[in-house]
Amino acid sequence: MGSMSQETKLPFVDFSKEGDKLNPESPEWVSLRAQVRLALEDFGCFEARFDGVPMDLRNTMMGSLQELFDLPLEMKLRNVSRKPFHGYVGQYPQVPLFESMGIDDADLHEKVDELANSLWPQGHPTFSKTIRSYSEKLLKLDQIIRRMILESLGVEKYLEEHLNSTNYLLRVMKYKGPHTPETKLGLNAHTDKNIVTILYQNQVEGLEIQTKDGEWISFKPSPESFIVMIGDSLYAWANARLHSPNHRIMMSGNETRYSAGLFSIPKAGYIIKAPDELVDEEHPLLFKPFDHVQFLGFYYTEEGQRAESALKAYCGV
Ligand SMILES: O=C(O)CCC(=O)C(=O)O
Ligand SMILES: [Fe+2]
Repeated sequence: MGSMSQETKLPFVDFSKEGDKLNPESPEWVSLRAQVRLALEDFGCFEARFDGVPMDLRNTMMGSLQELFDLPLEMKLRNVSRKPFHGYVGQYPQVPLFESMGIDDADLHEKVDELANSLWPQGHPTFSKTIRSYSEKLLKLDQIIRRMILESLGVEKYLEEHLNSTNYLLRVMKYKGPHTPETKLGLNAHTDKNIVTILYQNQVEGLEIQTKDGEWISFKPSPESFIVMIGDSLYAWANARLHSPNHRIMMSGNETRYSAGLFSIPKAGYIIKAPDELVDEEHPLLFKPFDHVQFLGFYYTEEGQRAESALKAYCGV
């Protein structure tokens, strides 16, 4: 559905710290916050510059991904998780180019070491340190953005509860180049189901994001940039004040694309419910309160996969 756009570009927000930008009292913060709000209303997504993750760490991180995916399959299969799509995923006939692994609580020492030890019997301190340090540094950006969102919606009194209601999953992805003249599907179009996703990738193109009008915008990777995207859980919590965009991966050529997504995800048992302040006559409540993990369970059923919007099918009012 929709055509490919040559002109439309993703909004761009610059969080690099010159001056006082990241001080919530400053006028720069207020202006950045307005840009974030507008981008998320219109696109549910933007390109971000953020210097909280140093360049050499980004490069090391991309190297670690390659090393990880180069492991034999039987080792990668040791990456298991109780939650669907949180452990090793790959070898799917529908998306043969795609492989992914996940680390729940990637900012926590034990969780990262646990994975490293299961893959490398001697452990792998540099790998663990890279993953942890990348996640710790990037989650600052997740928190800045969520603070800006809550402030711009006038519901910052819920900030602490909101930030405490999530964990971080780091999911890493590999997409082989198709080695064919045609472009091939790398990952099906979907909306993310979580709160906020922050993507980083190597210099191989493939990410496409759909506008509200149905146009597909392809993202031109830059080593400087992250992609920030809203997931369905935040869309529901904000009672649809922000957009949650469809996106997909389309691969061409011979090169391998590596990407890393930091996902803030509501904890199991936490009930996602739009604050009363965001519900009024003009904005009736659109989604019944729900638990993210149960929603995810539904999403991976046949019915959930078939639905045009799994969120609406699951808890639409
Ligand atoms: O590989 C990417 O950049 C995006 C992957 C993605 O959309 C996802 O994991 O939800
Ligand atoms: Fe996604």
